[in-house]
Amino acid sequence: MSEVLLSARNLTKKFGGLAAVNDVSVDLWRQRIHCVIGPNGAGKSTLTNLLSGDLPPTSGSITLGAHEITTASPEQISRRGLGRSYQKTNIFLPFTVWENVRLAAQSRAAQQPFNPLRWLQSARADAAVNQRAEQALELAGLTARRDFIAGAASHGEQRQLEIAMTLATNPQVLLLDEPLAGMGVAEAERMVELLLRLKTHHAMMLVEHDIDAIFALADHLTVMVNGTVIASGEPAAIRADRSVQAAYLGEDH
Ligand SMILES: Nc1ncnc2c1ncn2[C@@H]1O[C@H](COP(=O)(O)OP(=O)(O)OP(=O)(O)O)[C@@H](O)[C@H]1O
Repeated sequence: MSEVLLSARNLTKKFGGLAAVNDVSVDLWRQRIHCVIGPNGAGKSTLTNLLSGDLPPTSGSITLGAHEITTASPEQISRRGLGRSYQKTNIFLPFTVWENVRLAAQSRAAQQPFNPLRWLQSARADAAVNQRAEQALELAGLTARRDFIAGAASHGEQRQLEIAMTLATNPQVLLLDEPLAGMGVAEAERMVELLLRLKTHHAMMLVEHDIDAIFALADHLTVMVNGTVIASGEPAAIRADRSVQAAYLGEDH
């Protein structure tokens, strides 16, 4: 069994009287993809928001590596090594692909304290930022597109760019919200290949609706309905689970 990098225990998030997430526990392991599926309104986005710190849980706890992050801010959680892609909203469309990734890497650069040799430190910091951005670009398969204007890139390339920007913040854990949304067959295949490549270095949680991609990618599958986990385990076992078939997968799967 590989290392657990993120562990959430008994998370509940209430909006008034509605428990959008109800007593949910999730582990994310290095080199494993944990897919979360469920019908609209199941609580998948809310769960993602709890793990990234974008929403505080009503109860429960979250640890990232050795650190308790239950009440930490998104910025603190990001600096502790959790990367979350925000669908397109973070892309600066008039800038090039490279400039976008460079900016994301820059956002993680250490603040420099005052120092008379600051120019030297800045040069070193710049080199580190550039290196991180180059690595992210390459890992996301965008090196050949570096000088494209982001707004002119294809839908699939923009989704790759979101992932590259997330990678540039140097995360160990990745939370990806519907990375295949709106993609054609060829783009989706490329994205599946990219996600499998990323798995070799990261722990990943994927919220996705594309059932074929889910079964191609998932090492672990959690099914949510109405805020609650109705099944969690090996994909083959989940596929065979009658209650999951009835609630979500349908008879075809
Ligand atoms: N900020 C909020 N205030 C009140 N209710 C909310 C809020 N965010 C989500 N909800 C409710 O919580 C429930 C879970 O929503 P959530 O968006 O997490 O589901 P989801 O599984 O991600 O759905 P989808 O697949 O459609 O994105 C829904 O009933 C939704 O209306």
